Amino acid sequence: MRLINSTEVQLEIKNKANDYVHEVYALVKKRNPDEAEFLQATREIFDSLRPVFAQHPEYIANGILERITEPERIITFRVAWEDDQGKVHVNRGFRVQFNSELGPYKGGIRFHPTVNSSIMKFLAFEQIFKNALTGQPIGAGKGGSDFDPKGKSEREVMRFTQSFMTELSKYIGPDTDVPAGDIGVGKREIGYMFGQYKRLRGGYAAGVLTGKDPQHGGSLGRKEATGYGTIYFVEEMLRGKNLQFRGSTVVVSGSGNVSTYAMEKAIQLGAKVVACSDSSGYIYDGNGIDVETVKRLKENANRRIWEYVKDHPTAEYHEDCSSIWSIPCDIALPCATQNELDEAAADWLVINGVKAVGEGANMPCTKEAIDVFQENHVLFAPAKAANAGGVAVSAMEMSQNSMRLNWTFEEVDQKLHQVMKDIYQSCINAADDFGHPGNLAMGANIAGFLKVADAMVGHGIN
Ligand SMILES: NC(=O)C1=CN([C@@H]2O[C@H](COP(=O)(O)OP(=O)(O)OC[C@H]3O[C@@H](n4cnc5c(N)ncnc54)[C@H](O)[C@@H]3O)[C@@H](O)[C@H]2O)C=CC1
Ligand SMILES: O=C(O)CCC(=O)C(=O)O
Repeated sequence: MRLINSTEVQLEIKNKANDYVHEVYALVKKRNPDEAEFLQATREIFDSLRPVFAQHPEYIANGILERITEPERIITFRVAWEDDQGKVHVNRGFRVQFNSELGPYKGGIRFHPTVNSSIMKFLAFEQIFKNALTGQPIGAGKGGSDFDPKGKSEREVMRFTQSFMTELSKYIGPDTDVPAGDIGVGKREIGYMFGQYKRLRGGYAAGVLTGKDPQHGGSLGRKEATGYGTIYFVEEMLRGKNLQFRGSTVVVSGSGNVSTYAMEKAIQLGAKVVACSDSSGYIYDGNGIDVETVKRLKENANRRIWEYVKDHPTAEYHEDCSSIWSIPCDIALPCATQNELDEAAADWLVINGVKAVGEGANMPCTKEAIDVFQENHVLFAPAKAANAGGVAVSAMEMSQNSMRLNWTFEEVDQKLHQVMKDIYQSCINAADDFGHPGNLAMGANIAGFLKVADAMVGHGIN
């Protein structure tokens, strides 16, 4: 009889883990055909988890991958509303309640014409790992509608939002599911949703939504949290390589909530932000973008970024938002939307000497773009970790609502800073522990997954 040596045993365990990942991915593909974004997000997680299954056969035995990729519940509903001319419109509403192992479903609401089942599922799926990374007691969800706020009057937005909440209100609550904002949903829409929920439920329920106006139950620091958090995370990543924001040139895509506060914090830390964009084009100013002008412009959803150049003669406007990545910079921060930075854009950034990329948006870099960064040793901060500051402060808003007290901006910002440092350290540790030192994308996926997987084992098969 031939003795099996330890290398052979290791190989067998590795093969078993790889086979498991392959088999479950094939199932996910079969069950979700045509959902490109959801498959992209699952694929990225699966690729990171191979070394985890080799060390944790109990996750295979408990069917964790099969279960974690199937939402606990998907709600779709009709949203009918009347425009200012009395014409009736119908949109589709969604809430994906993906995973509640660590707490109430938590994640934003997106109003954008591209919203569909695949986009909702990828966002809710990513939220599982991101929310786990924050260390706070929150599960994962996401919702939205294919409603386009662009070109709509204030009253049309209000009527649509009230109709949306009339249906959504049946499925959410401070201890079950707590939505917040995302693309196209800011404090105005959250305010209308909150008012409608209160009216339907016959009373005030502070903790049912986060991202509320701080004057009316919201947390100070929430609107800044995602952008500031991204910068705090990237700052840690730069520090690890003796780099810093001070003196760096930065390019940020988008000009919404995440982008503006990422720009603001980068500038506070001594960087020069030379470009930002919207879905029509980008502005470039070699002297540095004035973030206050961008904020003023974007307070009104119907104004466009090209208007910036009217008050800033040294700035240029260029159509085609995707060519923003051809501008030379040290640090690139994609903060607009999914798959906005592809392989060609990554090649441009590398040719121009980019040192670090931080994802403020959800899944803004394609897989091919990430491969380019990693092959060229560009520091890469993945979205699940880098943009977790928004949901982390949302969880702080839930705590303040429960305690019926308000923390100061400084208290919230200090807690946010610490959360982002802790997330960075968890990513570094997980990447080290599973044999991929310095790979923050793998570290984020693994560290988030371990927390949820352990809870799923503990809660039994369901
Ligand atoms: N708001 C939050 O707290 C969080 C948002 N995120 C993610 O950050 C991203 C941005 O969200 P928000 O800033 O909240 O939305 P927002 O609606 O405030 O801003 C989005 C901005 O991106 C621009 N945009 C859209 N498509 C674009 C494109 N292809 N190229 C360039 N610009 C484009 C829009 O014109 C707008 O300026 C999304 O991926 C969102 O899921 C992630 C974590 C939390
Ligand atoms: O604040 C929240 O609950 C959710 C934020 C969000 O949608 C996200 O992290 O992508």
